[in-house]
Amino acid sequence: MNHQDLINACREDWDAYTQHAFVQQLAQGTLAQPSYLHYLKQDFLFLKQYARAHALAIYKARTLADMRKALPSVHALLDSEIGHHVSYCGNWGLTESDLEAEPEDFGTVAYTRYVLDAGMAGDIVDLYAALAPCSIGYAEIGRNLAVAANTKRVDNPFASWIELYSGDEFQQGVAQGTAHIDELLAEIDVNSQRGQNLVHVFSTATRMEIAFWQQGLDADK
Ligand SMILES: Cc1ncc(CO)c(N)n1
Ligand SMILES: Cc1ncsc1CCO
Repeated sequence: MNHQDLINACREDWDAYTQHAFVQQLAQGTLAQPSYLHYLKQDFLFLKQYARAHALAIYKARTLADMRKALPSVHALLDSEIGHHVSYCGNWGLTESDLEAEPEDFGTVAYTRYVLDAGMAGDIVDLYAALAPCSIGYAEIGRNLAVAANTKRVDNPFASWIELYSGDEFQQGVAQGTAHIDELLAEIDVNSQRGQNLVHVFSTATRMEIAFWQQGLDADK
């Protein structure tokens, strides 16, 4: 199997994730500011836990080759992606330590601790099945928004978000990570018990992504 089999096995949830109203409002520049700010703060906290989960992949790896392949994502998360969130939130006068002191919302706790538990209880493949919806999904969303006819390109307040996730650095990082996941999945039959367990983990993380967008929208009520 490969990552596409995981996506195909939860197609409805996958589309609800990648085409969520939050994403469409971001593209059209109509997303309410309180929704965006709540999302950004929670995504900062998400990324901090998500970097820990990528670090767990180094611990869970059995070969040096797998340990080395896990490192660039840890680096990209800590030094690039989280930095972008800190600088966006700087526009609202928030510093990195303000962000670290924000309380985690329920959806943030649920998603990040689910990923960490799937990885701690399982092996490196279980861990990557839980990590994959995040990277593969945002890369797909970034590519979609970059070419969509109805994306607002002039004076869109969320243009920097679209640039980050459609940009070469993120796209290439995810392409490398996805190639690694496909290597790890290659020997596993999607219809085996093992394959179905991985589908379950991947689809649960995908449902958590839908809830994470909704958590942002709900902050404007
Ligand atoms: C919730 C979430 N999923 C995926 C990504 C992509 O890194 C992100 N920043 N946040
Ligand atoms: C930077 C980054 N963010 C989520 S995953 C990733 C590295 C590619 O897997």
